[in-house]
Amino acid sequence: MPETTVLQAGGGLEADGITVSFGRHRVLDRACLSVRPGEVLGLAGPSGCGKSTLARVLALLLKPAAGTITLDGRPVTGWRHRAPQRTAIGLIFQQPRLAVDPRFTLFDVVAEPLRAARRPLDRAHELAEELGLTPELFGRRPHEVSDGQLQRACVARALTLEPRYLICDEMTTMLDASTQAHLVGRIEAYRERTGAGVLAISHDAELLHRWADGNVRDWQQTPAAA
Ligand SMILES: Nc1ncnc2c1ncn2[C@@H]1O[C@H](COP(=O)(O)OP(=O)(O)OP(=O)(O)O)[C@@H](O)[C@H]1O
Repeated sequence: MPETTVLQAGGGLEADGITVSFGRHRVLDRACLSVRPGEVLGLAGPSGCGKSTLARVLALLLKPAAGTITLDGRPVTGWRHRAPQRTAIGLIFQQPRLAVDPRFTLFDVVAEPLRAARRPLDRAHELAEELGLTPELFGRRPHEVSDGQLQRACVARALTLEPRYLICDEMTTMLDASTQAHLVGRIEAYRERTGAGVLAISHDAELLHRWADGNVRDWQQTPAAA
């Protein structure tokens, strides 16, 4: 995979001292992680160690009990009513069927962030084409398309507002090798064009090492901050 291209001084999506508990189960204990602009950082670790939980905190979807998220030098605030910085971070989930409204067409899925931001919808068509979604597929609903086709729409949706950071949480699990290569290729093209930072989470060690060019952290071996 190509080398990192763009670096901005002081930039990055940084988690510092993040603590999250569900009931009595402490899933993250003062966890620290940072993704630099232009970088692909791979995140590995056994099932249940908290990778997706950290992804949701980094995407500003889950407020931690303690710790801070800093986005390009600015601490995130306003968790209660959705942090204003949220659109700077795109998240692609493992299971696209859980990530979309089943009543939406694929066009609605891709256009949703543009509508919410009151932006022109042309970009949705461009991205659909780039992701290999035909106009015919665009009119179908999630139950009328394959997982791979739906995940293409979710990747397009994550790119519509040109996020500065992308979090791909097991994005290609359960997809065939050619769809996996296509989606990773699209995200790499986006990263090279924009200098976005990418956090790639996967159980597939080979994919992670190839995609992140060896820049992989094993969460199990990541000590909590002192
Ligand atoms: N909303 C929730 N309520 C209660 N427990 C949760 C919740 N979300 C996650 N957990 C628990 O937190 C732990 C970490 O889950 P998480 O999904 O972050 O792990 P993971 O490392 O991403 O696992 P996997 O690799 O299997 O996706 C698990 O024990 C899980 O059951």
